[in-house]
Amino acid sequence: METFGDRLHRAMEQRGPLCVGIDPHPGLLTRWGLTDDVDGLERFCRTVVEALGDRVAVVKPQSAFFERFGARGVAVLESTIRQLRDSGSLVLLDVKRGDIGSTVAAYASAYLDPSSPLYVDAVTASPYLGVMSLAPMFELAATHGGGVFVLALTSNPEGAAVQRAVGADGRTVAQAVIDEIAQLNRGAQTLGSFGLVVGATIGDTGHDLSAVRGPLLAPGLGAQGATAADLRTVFGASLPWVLPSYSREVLHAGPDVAALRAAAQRALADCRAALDGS
Ligand SMILES: O=c1ccn([C@@H]2O[C@H](COP(=O)(O)O)[C@@H](O)[C@H]2O)c(=O)[nH]1
Repeated sequence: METFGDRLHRAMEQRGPLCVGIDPHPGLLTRWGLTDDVDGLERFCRTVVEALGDRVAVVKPQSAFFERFGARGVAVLESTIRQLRDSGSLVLLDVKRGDIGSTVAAYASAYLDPSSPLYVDAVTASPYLGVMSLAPMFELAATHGGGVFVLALTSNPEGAAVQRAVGADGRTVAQAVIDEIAQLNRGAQTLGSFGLVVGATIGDTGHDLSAVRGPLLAPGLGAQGATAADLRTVFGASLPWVLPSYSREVLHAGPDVAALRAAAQRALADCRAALDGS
């Protein structure tokens, strides 16, 4: 069985290191001339799939923007996931789940069991009930070739107070998360299947990412103010593992399909220039 890390490595080689988020903000639906309802949501997603599904390595639907429409919104998420998989991009569902282990097992079956309607290649997860409370996700991902991206150093300014707090062993909370994920990726050949979320906005925090051997999802580019050049400061020697992620910056170019493609192409070129300059 091919692992998520292997599939991601190949997708990044073939399509370039870029993740584009599907974040149908109410303001974006209006800007695209769509109604802020399930019909608008569906049209928005169909356009993004048509524009980017066959050319971007990873597409990251943000679950919150679907959940806000209830069951019908989740049905759009389901069909968007299916369309993305058919178009060849990997699907990373940004859902940031975390709970006690027995409940995490249910989240794992919801997203990482191939028989689930919401089955995706990888999910984001929150480690704040303890990294190993996420073990059922790690185990199901390993069984079915899925991936899990765990929050480490998030792009929002509020994250630092929790994530950079120092524990009894002298490590920050974030470094403890980083070290646990590095353990899970031990022995990975190309790229491990367990990744971290590290915001492109955070500057040089002195955290050691060198042993992770897994993908480093970098949100915060564009709308949150970080530029591709910031990736060099944040990631240093770990740049080869970085998967830059843009949502609004690219989506603002819609609804024209060619304009969306051009925006994604520009984002990829900027990131390549920053990543390859290492
Ligand atoms: O630290 C994090 C973790 C996740 N996100 C998510 O990424 C996108 C960012 O959207 P932009 O429009 O590119 O700002 C969004 O879905 C966030 O929930 C993050 O920003 N930071």
